[in-house]
Amino acid sequence: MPAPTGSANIKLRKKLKIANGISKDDKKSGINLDSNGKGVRRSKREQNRETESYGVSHSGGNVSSKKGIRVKSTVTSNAAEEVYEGALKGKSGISGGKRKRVYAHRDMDKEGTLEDSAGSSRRRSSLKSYRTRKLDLETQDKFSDPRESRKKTLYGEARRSNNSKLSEQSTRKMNLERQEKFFDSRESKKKPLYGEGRRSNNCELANERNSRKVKEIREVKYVKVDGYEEEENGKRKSKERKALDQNRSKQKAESPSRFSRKKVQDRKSLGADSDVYEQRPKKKKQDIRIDPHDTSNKRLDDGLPSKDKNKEKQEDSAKDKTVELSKNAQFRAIRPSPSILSFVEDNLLGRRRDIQLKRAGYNIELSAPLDNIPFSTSSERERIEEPVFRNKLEFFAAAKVSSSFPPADLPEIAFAGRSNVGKSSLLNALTRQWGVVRTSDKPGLTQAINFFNLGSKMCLVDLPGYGFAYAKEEVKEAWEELVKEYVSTRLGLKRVCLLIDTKWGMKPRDHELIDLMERAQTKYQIILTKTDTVFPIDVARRAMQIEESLKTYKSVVQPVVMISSKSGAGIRSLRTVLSKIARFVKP
Ligand SMILES: Nc1nc2c(ncn2[C@@H]2O[C@H](COP(=O)(O)OP(=O)(O)OP(=O)(O)O)[C@@H](O)[C@H]2O)c(=O)[nH]1
Ligand SMILES: [Mg+2]
Repeated sequence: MPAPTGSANIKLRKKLKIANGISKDDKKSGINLDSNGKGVRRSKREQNRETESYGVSHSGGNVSSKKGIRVKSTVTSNAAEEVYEGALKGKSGISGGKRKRVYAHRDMDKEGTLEDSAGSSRRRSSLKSYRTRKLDLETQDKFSDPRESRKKTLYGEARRSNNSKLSEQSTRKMNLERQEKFFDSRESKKKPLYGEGRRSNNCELANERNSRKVKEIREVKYVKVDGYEEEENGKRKSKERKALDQNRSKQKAESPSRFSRKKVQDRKSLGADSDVYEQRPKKKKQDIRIDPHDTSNKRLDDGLPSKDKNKEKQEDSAKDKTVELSKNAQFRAIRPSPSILSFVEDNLLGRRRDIQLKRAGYNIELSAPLDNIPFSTSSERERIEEPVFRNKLEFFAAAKVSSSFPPADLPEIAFAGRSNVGKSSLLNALTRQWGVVRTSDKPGLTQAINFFNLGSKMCLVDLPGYGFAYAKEEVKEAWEELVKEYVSTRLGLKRVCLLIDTKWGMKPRDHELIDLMERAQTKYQIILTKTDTVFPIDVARRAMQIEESLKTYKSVVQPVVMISSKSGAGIRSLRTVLSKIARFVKP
């Protein structure tokens, strides 16, 4: 049967599509649906037969699909490559009586018509496609970027067809040629050292050339030319450079000083020869002579140099040295007498450890333990204490003004000193009656003169402190004036215990009160308090210091008493001193 013409064929297929639900593409791809609706690949010959039958009779077709399923065309480039490969090998798709699947190529049959099944026509078409591909490659190679082609080789040439061996070989050769060209071009640009890792292992030629180039670069010599280091490779030195050098040599001949200055700069930057630098003439230092008799430029306080001035300077330096010695250093320089030192050690004055007190036999659980007798019972302690201080301490009067002072019936012993120095605490410690006199760690608690009777024998007076205190200035001034009036005018006052903090020593306010008492001829005795806060040696130093400072004073009663209301050290000594006053002094 003769094959139907193109237009008649299309019409027939349209009708069949409507009847069987098979698309044009399905037929193109050679896929028919079987009775189960599954796609079956069929040979070209069969397809042709079918088209023939369709052309003859509409009812005699083999296709008997019930459902109209549209199947996408499975024509791929591989189909074309199979044809292409077969053409290269000189085999036709159906030659030798063997059945070989040959599919229509999309590119070759743009009009949608099926390819002729004859072997000769297929060969022609495959050869045609091969030629067109080859031409494409050549044109690509000519116009494509060498870097792009290099990338393709580097990343495994994934795009290449596995089946086209000939084309692979040809492309390999072309790649090699392209790489050679590429590296040649890079060598010409003198950038062979970078990106070596990217080079393909296959391009041996390029590697050899690169290695040669690297060697050449390493062999570049550096030669000094007129103090400048230049890269001597012969090729790069231009005529302009030469002209510049000539100009420089001319300048050198004309102005040597300018040249030498330039040389210094160059030497700093490039580390060039030092010979030229040494030849540079050194600058002469200008001597400025000043007329010693010319006073026009002198300041008023400069004066003329003389021997008297030197003497004054020496004296000033000596004074400065003495001033430079700080008060603390002066205190450290004090050497206490052996008697004071032994007293300090015997009474365990100064900062001591509990273990030391325990070893000495004192019960540290008692308040003011050092005021007790070592290894003694309570009855023993009561027996040896001064009888005066066995009496009960009783508060009987407080005065903020002098008019409110009580009558002086008993001999009075007053306790004065700066705020927070431990006056009230000492009263408690002396009488062993803790809590009778109020104490506080805040300075300024006692703001009035408090009178305490110790039995019928003595009167103890707690004075407000002076110096820093948490109180208003007017109030402080008022009670300081009251204290001054009391110590200077009180008739029954037999002794003022002036308390001084062992740590800080005497302050100006203390000296003010001393001066006042000296003028009023009031007997006073220095009591060093809080001895437990400093080292024993410093207790002795402070006592020595104060004794020395008050040597010339008349109303002061020696010795300085060292006590600690907390530890009880020296309390018994003070008690002995004060009980003597009560015993011998008549009110
Ligand atoms: N470590 C130590 N602390 C002491 C001693 N005597 C007193 N103190 C403490 O010092 C603080 C002040 O004590 P006060 O007896 O109130 O001093 P004050 O001189 O009466 O003070 P004013 O009433 O403000 O003038 C209190 O916290 C006491 O516990 C002492 O011998 N050693
Ligand atoms: Mg007080």
